[in-house]
Amino acid sequence: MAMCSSFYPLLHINFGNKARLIFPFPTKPQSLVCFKAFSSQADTSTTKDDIPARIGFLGLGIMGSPMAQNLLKAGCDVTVWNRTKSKCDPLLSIGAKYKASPEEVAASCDITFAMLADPESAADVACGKRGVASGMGPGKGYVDVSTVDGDTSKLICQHIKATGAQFLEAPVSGSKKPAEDGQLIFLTAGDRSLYEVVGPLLDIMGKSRFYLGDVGNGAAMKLVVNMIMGSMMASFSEGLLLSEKVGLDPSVLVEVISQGAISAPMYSMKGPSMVKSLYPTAFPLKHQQKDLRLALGLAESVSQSTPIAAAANELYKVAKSHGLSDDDFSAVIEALKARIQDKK
Ligand SMILES: NC(=O)C1=CN([C@@H]2O[C@H](COP(=O)(O)OP(=O)(O)OC[C@H]3O[C@@H](n4cnc5c(N)ncnc54)[C@H](OP(=O)(O)O)[C@@H]3O)[C@@H](O)[C@H]2O)C=CC1
Ligand SMILES: O=CCCC(=O)O
Repeated sequence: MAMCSSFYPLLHINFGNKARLIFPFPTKPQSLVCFKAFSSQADTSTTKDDIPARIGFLGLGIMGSPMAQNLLKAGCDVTVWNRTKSKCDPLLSIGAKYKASPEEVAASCDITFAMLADPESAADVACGKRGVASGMGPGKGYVDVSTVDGDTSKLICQHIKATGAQFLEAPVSGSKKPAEDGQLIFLTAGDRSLYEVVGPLLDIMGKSRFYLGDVGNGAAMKLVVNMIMGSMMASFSEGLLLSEKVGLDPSVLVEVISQGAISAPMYSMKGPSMVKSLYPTAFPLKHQQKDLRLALGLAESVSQSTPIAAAANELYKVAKSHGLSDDDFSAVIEALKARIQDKK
């Protein structure tokens, strides 16, 4: 693996019992896919000499906090920033450093990650006043793992690259628990050499990584995946309510689904709490609606018909209007109930 050891000071990293197998194989002419599997074998492909030393992490929400924590636990030197400073405290207590702005984080680190809410916050943190771009320069890299649209990602890329630094978009599949367990799936695109440099860091936070070529492809892949997920959850919600209305036990429906061709971990994980009208937040409903909105924009840009996703998006908008934005996205079922309890 080509590493920029001359650019990046080195650090000892604890990979625990994770081992990585990388199989690069072409899917499209411009793209390579790298798949990583874990086993209890010794790590064969990553050495401590591969790891950039000073890591920045911006955005310590549901996803960013556990991701940064995993880097710290692995022995990385991590500097954090979050708009709401108090969210930095748990990480500072386990050894993270703090800087007062994205600019200062980027200036003091070799590689800076960002996990931000939406296109607006991702662009502002990267390109705004005291933003990442102001602290970037040659030999540095910026990895945006937020879920945004391709245009936003390209805008951020332009600002970063104008400083001489490198850029990688790397949105993730997987939610709160996979983030805690270091089991995320990275959908990356952008500077291939930065992808190689940060590979060992992605492997600390995730279980697999895909390199998809030009900036925008990672964002597009993520939006297509979440478009499908949002529609699946809306359809599942309809099924749960219909089963109950016709006198069936929705818990039994969850069990039946789990044994058949349409089984999905999402249904088995979320179904039991949905039956009890409980929606502990792993993936906030407002972010799922944002992703449907962005996916519909993507579809519009290529005149692709997406009526199911459009209908699902409307349902999430109704759920938001009833004050469910910060609940888990499975709370979309509430939008289908006859008399919704308005949480506002
Ligand atoms: N939760 C999940 O299951 C998954 C989420 N994602 C995506 O990851 C991203 C983060 O998600 P998640 O962690 O759940 O979201 P949270 O809402 O928990 O965290 C959002 C983060 O963005 C910050 N932020 C929001 N607005 C601004 C702003 N204007 N300026 C600076 N910072 C801002 C928040 O700061 P503050 O603390 O100050 O509010 C917080 O750090 C989203 O793009 C989401 O779609 C991807 C995969 C799974
Ligand atoms: O963007 C959120 C994705 C959640 C998941 O993949 O479970």
